[in-house]
Amino acid sequence: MTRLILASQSPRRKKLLEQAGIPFHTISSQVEEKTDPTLSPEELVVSLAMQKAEAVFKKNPENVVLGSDTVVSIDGRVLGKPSDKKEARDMLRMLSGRTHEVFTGVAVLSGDKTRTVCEKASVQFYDLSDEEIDGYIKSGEPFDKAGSYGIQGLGAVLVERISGDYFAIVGLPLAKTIRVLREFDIVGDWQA
Ligand SMILES: Cc1cn([C@H]2C[C@H](O)[C@@H](COP(=O)(O)OP(=O)(O)OP(=O)(O)O)O2)c(=O)[nH]c1=O
Repeated sequence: MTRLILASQSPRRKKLLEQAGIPFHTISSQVEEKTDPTLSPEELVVSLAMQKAEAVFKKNPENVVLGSDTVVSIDGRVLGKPSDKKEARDMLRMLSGRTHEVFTGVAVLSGDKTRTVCEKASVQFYDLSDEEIDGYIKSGEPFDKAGSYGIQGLGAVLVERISGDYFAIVGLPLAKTIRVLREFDIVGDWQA
């Protein structure tokens, strides 16, 4: 078994860490995500990332554990994953023709150290017609994603431009995460 555990069930996060050549294995945190409405989006994603990392670390105290969380923010509202079609439609209507922020928090824990980081990106959406929104929802893509879209999939056609770290939108700010992991002596195959 490798020393680093990714506390996530997200196939995207797994793929991104693999892309960076980091050896790790995955254990899903299964935490019930506790959200506190008084927190800013930055504080919220860091707190949820910590909850996920801590849940897995408790059972694996010899390991280094990485947890992460992503939310979308617009007009002072935080959007997580939609619970049904209606919620997905409401979210996509809200994002249509406007710029929103995506925040991803990362928490890394070991026996003697804790580090947290947050990365933000801005995403400008094209104007979306109701037909386009309904067609996109039919693809099934929105349901396991914050803000009801996936920029790395079919959702790419909704996006006019982005500013910031693309990988923070997909769920793991890769370069920043790698720099944190180096503090825990976790390096990629290519660096070893
Ligand atoms: C905005 C956006 C979000 N997302 C995803 C990233 C996250 O996986 C998801 C937000 O849900 P999260 O609760 O951050 O993560 P998760 O439930 O998928 O996985 P885990 O908690 O086990 O780590 O939305 C995309 O894949 N593409 C996008 O463009």
